[in-house]
Amino acid sequence: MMGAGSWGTAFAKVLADSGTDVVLWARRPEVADEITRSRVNSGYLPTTVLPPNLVATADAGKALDGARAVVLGVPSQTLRANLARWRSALPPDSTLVSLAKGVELGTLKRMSEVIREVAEVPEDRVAVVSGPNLAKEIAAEQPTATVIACTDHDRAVELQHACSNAYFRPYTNVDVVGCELGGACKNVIALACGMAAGLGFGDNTMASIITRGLAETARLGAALGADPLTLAGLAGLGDLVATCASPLSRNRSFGERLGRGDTVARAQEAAHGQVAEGVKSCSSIRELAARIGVDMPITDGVHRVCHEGLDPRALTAALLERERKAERQ
Ligand SMILES: NC(=O)C1=CN([C@@H]2O[C@H](COP(=O)(O)OP(=O)(O)OC[C@H]3O[C@@H](n4cnc5c(N)ncnc54)[C@H](OP(=O)(O)O)[C@@H]3O)[C@@H](O)[C@H]2O)C=CC1
Ligand SMILES: O=C(CO)COP(=O)(O)O
Repeated sequence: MMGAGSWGTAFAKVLADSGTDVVLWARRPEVADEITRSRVNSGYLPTTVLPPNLVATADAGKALDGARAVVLGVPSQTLRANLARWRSALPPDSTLVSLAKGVELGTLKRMSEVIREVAEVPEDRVAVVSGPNLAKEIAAEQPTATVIACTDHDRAVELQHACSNAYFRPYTNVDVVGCELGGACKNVIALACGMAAGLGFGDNTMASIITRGLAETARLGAALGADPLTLAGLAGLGDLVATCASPLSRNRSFGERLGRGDTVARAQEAAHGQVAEGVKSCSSIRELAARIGVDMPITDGVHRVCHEGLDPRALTAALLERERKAERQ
């Protein structure tokens, strides 16, 4: 498991609790030392005691040595550089598994595309885990489902066995594109929901943003070959609802601060170094949509708030004043 942040640590615990031995790589040696010494990663999951079949190291080579699956739990925009450093030590025929929910700035690539490019592996060696998976709830062993997407069904099933336990239920899917787009786009929509909450709006507004957010995600998905039913499933609607509704979501919390009048810099400080992927992905997703002629007004508006200084209140007005249209258009 490469990455000992919130989700990397929680997913490592899921694997270990499913009977899979895990070596967890932490970027900072003090994090690995703390886990080894006290079984806790206090910076990310201070109340979670990690099981004994999970060992931590700051030596990437040790973490990768002999791994059947290499799970990548670093932020999207850092995946390319991290993976390039690990490339020569990736075990032959291991499955490369992405936990990251984002679209790369500049290249506009999904994480599985970045992995294939950097590691020079075929698409059937790359899998994606995506669903309504707030790390803190899972670390507390609250019941949760997720999706493991891989074009090689057998690899997906192997991973499914490796991370199934009494509180975590993974489903397989062959639609990698749909799962990745669902995960990346919902972060941006959660920023918009947070802004609405910060402005004092209630559940009608939330439901409207979630539903229209799903509509624009589905338009993008359709244009890029995703199965529409994937976006109606756990990696689409499921994750969208969890992230948009939860005070535990970093994206929603970030948006809420913007809605209350904080600057992007102040919201960033309040995140204490944890990643709110939508702040960067709103720009890459917007550009991707523009490139293929897909209309994504909420994503475009979130980009304008985060990067062009638009006031969230002005975004509300701009969305409501758009040209009237049919719901399914
Ligand atoms: N948290 C959640 O509930 C969920 C998160 N995800 C996704 O998983 C991915 C990882 O998220 P999460 O674990 O929460 O992120 P965090 O911000 O909690 O942790 C990021 C981890 O990546 C490490 N890292 C390695 N290289 C870098 C770098 N160059 N810059 C910054 N961090 C680096 C960090 O090390 P260090 O501690 O030294 O900074 C840290 O261990 C994201 O794409 C996120 O969207 C998906 C589902 C649930
Ligand atoms: O992806 C997540 C839940 O599925 C976590 O969302 P945040 O990154 O907004 O905390």
